[in-house]
Order: sequence, then C-alpha cells, then structure tokens
Amino acid sequence: MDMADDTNSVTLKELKEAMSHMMEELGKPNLADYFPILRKIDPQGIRRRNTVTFRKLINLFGRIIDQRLKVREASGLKDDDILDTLINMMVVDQEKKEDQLDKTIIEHFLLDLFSAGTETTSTTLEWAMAEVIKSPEIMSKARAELDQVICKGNQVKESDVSRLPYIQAIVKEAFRMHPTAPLLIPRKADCDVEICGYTIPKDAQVIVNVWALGRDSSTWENPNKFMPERFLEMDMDVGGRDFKLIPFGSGRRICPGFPLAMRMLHLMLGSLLHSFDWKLEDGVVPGTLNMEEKFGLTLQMAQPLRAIPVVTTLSSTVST
Ligand code: HEM
Repeated sequence: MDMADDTNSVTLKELKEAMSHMMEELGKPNLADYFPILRKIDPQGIRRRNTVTFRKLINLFGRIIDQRLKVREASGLKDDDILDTLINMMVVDQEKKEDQLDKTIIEHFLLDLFSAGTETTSTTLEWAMAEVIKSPEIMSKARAELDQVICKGNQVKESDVSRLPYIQAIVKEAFRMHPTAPLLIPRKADCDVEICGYTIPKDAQVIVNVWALGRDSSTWENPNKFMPERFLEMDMDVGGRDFKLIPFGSGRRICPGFPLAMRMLHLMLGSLLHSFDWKLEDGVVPGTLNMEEKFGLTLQMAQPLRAIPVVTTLSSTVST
C-alpha cells in the first residue's frame, strides 16, 4: 500500500482529509460522554459527522483492496506488503470455508492502523523537528552526532539508532513536552476501586493527563524548556514502565504500535537532520517560531511547521 508513489493522488488527499477531520472530531469534548441521556440526540453532531467520515474511510479502504485484487490477478504478484499478507490470509480462509478474515475485517483493521498510527507518528516528528529547528544549539549537537556515527553521505539505518543517544533523547524530550495523545484514551472503571486514597466509582470515566505529567515541576527541572540532555543522564524509557513518561500508555492496553513508532521516529528524524540543512520561511527566525498547541485527540501544532530542506553537497549523494 505505497501511497508515497504519487503524493498528489486523489486517494491520498481523501485519506489525509478524512483522518484530519476524524482526529479533530474525536478530540472535541462531547457533552454526550458526560450526560449519557444526550447520546441519542447527539447535540453537537459529533457522532453524525464521525459516522460519515468512518464510512468514507471504510469505502476508501474497500476501493484499495479491490484495486489490489485486480493487480494481483493481472500480475500474479501476491507477496509484496501487509495488504497482500492480509489478502493471502483471507483467500486461505475462503478456501477452507472459514470466515475468520474477510474483506470487512480487513477494511476495519486498516482503519484502526491508519487512524491510530499515522497522525500520532507524524505529529511527534513535527514537534521534534520544530524544537530542533528552534534551537540552533540542539540542531548542531544532533548533526554532530549523526556526522560522527553515520558519516557524511551515508543513510541512517535502523541498526544505527542504538548508537545515536542524542537523537533518542530528542525523541523522548518531544514525547515529554508534546505527547501526541495528551489524555491517552479515556478509560472506564469496571468496578469501584480505591487508588491512593481516592475512590473511583464503577463506570466513572478515567482520564490520564500525560501532558500535565510531562510538565510537572516536582518531577522535571525547567519543565517548559526543551532539554534533550536531561535524558542523557537518566535511565528512563517510554515503554510504560516509568509513570513519569507514558506517551504510549501503559499496561495491558499500551499502544501496540509502540515498537514500530519508535523505529520510524528515530529513523525519520535522524534521516531528515542528517540529509538536509533546514531553514524557516522568510521572516520567521528560530526564536519566533510559533510553538502554540492545538488540543484534540492528538496534540497538534496550532500553526503547522513550515521548514525548508536545503540539499547540501554531501547529502545530494544520498539516494532517495
Ligand atoms: C508516536 C506514535 C504513537 C503514539 C504516541 C501512540 C500512542 C497511543 C496511546 C496513548 C494509545 C492508548 C493507550 C492507552 O489507552 O493506554 C494508543 C493506542 C493504540 N495505538 Fe498507538 N501511538 C502511536 C503510534 C501507533 C502506531 C504506529 C500504530 C499502528 C500502526 C498504533 C496503533 C494503536 C492501536 C491499534 C491502539 C489501540 C490499542 C487498544 O485499544 O488496545 N499506534 N496509541
């Protein structure tokens, strides 16, 4: 499912728009969540609009699956990517007359993967890039590490990441200050429970404010300052074991995309910083870069980052 082939494609545009609407709507405080009696009325129209968007996305994934089935029939190629793997499983199930995996399940599975995995990852990368571009000192430390470990002209590979502690620290610091899911996903208590002296009654909605955890001055020195260095001195990861920093949640329902997201983020951030010089649009200097936040289900930059990559002589040898 490589949509990067044609960045102007109608499908890609449709997908991006629908995803963005969905995130915006899902992040709005919904009166019906707090007063269940209003659920049927849907006073803000959130459920109505989301139903339309979900339907659009399901149709879009349905079209992609149909298109792929046609290509497979014409070319005979059956083993290219995750979509082929899912279709292969569907075909086996059909042959065995089992209905464990059918087209509807694949459509909904893709909806889950795209809705949970795209904006979260791209927004984290955008925040990390904005913070690095805003601070020339951090930028030059990051690039010095990359130059030393990767060497100019080479591409960053997944296997290099363990030797890039400063890049890793930037990603952690981006998660601390700008957690993409600032309130995780709301939970509901199964039964009455007492935690640290507070009683949480059965069915109460529980919201974990990870954004506030990351800005807590009793835990973090200079909490509002982007300082990747703090993570060079402490042994803390974002895998859900340390409750001071849980951008992926924790426990049984921790984000299942965590390993993939971590791989992608280090690789993308490392590659962007290693392959290009970065400058801001005319009139914007690093110090005045707008870092305001827009709260939704994901925490976006209020003013999306517009940064211009400048190909350096050495990076122009990097193949794309
Ligand atoms: C920076 C990237 C990402 C962040 C910050 C993130 C964060 C989260 C968070 C906070 C949750 C809820 C955990 C909870 O309620 O305790 C979650 C759930 C989920 N994430 Fe991610 N995620 C990211 C990337 C991904 C990717 C790449 C995928 C898949 C390709 C993915 C798939 C999912 C799914 C399917 C769930 C729902 C799990 C469930 O309900 O049990 N996420 N994510």
